[in-house]
Amino acid sequence: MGLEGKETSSFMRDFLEKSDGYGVIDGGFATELERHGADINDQLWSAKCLISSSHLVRRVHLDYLDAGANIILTASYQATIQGFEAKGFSREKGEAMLRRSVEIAREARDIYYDRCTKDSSDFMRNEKYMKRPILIAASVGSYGAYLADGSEYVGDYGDAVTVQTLKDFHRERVKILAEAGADLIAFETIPNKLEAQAYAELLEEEGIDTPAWFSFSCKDERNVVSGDSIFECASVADSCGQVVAVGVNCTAPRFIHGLISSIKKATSKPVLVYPNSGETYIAESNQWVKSSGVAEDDFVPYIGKWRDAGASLFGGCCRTTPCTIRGITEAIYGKLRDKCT
Ligand SMILES: C[S+](C)CC[C@H](N)C(=O)O
Ligand SMILES: N[C@@H](CCS)C(=O)O
Ligand SMILES: [Zn+2]
Repeated sequence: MGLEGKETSSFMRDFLEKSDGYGVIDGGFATELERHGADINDQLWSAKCLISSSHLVRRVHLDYLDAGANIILTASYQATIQGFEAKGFSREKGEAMLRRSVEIAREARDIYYDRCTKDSSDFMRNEKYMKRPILIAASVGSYGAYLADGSEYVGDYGDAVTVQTLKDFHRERVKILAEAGADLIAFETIPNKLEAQAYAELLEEEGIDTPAWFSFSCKDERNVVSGDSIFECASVADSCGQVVAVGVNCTAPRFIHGLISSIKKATSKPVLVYPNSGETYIAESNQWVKSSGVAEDDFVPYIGKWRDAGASLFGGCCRTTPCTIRGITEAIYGKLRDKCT
């Protein structure tokens, strides 16, 4: 139940209208895969599961739909043709796995709607939400994600990497995901302005009409991780016709409020926020550690404040779980029927 056929410019506003003004994005995808036993200590990270664990990928999508998400992101964050080729897969097989990431999410949505029709006992009280529109967002992680060294939290690609390098790197993958039947493309964890410019030019050059969102990883209340200002980055997103929402993800909860204010100054497009737990990622060991000197509480109690600051779409990124998303759903739409365990 996507919103096919809508004009790009009104796509997100139409969706939000049908969802009582707000959207609930899913939570940490890789985090939940690991909770189900997946080993993703790999150059492909969560995309490794596209090779042989599609059942787990589908399961995670269903976990988040059950928690109330109405936008789910595909397992393609670190799925790149170049990454699959480095693992010995043919180009065709790599392309097929990209398409498969969208297919699995669509399967999960079909299963979810089917279950809602047959048995409402485990779902929300209000029938309207059981039939809510659900969007599939094809995740596109940054070039830094492909590097598999935590570069998406640094954003310094060196002088040799230009807008052209980045466009060439992402081009085929973005075209494949756009044609695979996703409702939108989620450019996420963008670490610098250069990559945002590359995405904007790529969407324009290829005439991609699938709506997109740009979401940045930030290091404080004003700057993305590279040091570029969020205002400038959000302005790039604002100028791109295909972009239907702008925001931040995989960023510590304590910076979110300030970031929303800065983004609102750059754009009137809907603002999305899906923070991580506030921990720090250590790429060498694929582990998360507590950030020194700061206490990060569960951010669900701040959802109301972030909504008042002007954000419309809320979810979680790394180290958040279906419990987090259930909390967000309840903060926005009221109590769910069953409890989170
Ligand atoms: C969003 S980060 C935790 C993803 C993993 C990273 N690109 C790596 O491969 O180490
Ligand atoms: N959609 C990805 C983002 C990683 S920063 C995930 O949740 O794993
Ligand atoms: Zn993340």
